[in-house]
Amino acid sequence: MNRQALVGEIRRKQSFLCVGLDTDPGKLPAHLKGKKDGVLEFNRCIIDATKAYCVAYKINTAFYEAMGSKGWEIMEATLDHIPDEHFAIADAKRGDIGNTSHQYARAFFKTLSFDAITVAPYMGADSVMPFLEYENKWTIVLGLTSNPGAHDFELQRAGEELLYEKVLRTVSGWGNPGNLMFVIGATRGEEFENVRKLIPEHFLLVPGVGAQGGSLQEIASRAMNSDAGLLVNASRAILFADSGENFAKAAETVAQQYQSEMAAFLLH
Ligand SMILES: O=c1ccn([C@@H]2O[C@H](COP(=O)(O)O)[C@@H](O)[C@H]2O)c(=O)[nH]1
Repeated sequence: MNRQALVGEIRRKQSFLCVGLDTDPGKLPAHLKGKKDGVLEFNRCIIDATKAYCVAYKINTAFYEAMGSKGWEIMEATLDHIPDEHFAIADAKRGDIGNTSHQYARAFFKTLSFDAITVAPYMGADSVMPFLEYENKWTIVLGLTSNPGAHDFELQRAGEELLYEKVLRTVSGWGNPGNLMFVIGATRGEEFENVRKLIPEHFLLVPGVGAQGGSLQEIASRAMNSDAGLLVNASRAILFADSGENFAKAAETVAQQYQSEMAAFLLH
């Protein structure tokens, strides 16, 4: 999906919500737990219930890889169920020496038809470039993450700047705002204005609202650009809004609440 199509969907839906499909089999409602294909049934119900209110889905591959080969099949079937107009993100956090990154890019962009993949920048340009070679595909590089460990490296000084600032400044030169996004955690509200000074045009994938306590209001007021420029992800807050048979209705209600808050910002 190219930038024009993504922005078009954001305007049409009045939403920049990304629903995270972090489906922990241990948290399935009782009637699906232990059932053959329970995870897939759960994912399909969540997608059907939320698709009117979001523009993207993010599959965190860890939850599927942990199930072995069956998990990979569930991930593929879940991806097939995501409607074409939705932006599909593989949250796989890959990146390796060049020839290995080429294989990761092929796995997620060709063998599977994800629109985007998350990539760790630690190994440098040759580990990121192979992902950027694909037309109409996106590389989403970890910039400033939502977890406490962001203080260990990302928020440490690297000469005159912070390490995450160096990452944004350097990596933004490897691609362009049409094929490169950055992960900036919603728990880093105070840094968003600074992020926008460094990368005014790029889309930001923002995890950390809901279960991690980040504020949608704070992010939207500080970091939207003329194309919205944000994909705000919520996983557990939507998936597990209700632990019983009404899980899909509850997920729909939460997604709709996020969408209406986002619509108010998009009108400004
Ligand atoms: O900095 C980061 C990078 C990635 N994530 C991922 O986003 C979701 C968040 O899930 P919630 O349940 O909404 O907290 C999850 O897949 C993380 O692995 C992140 O949280 N922070």
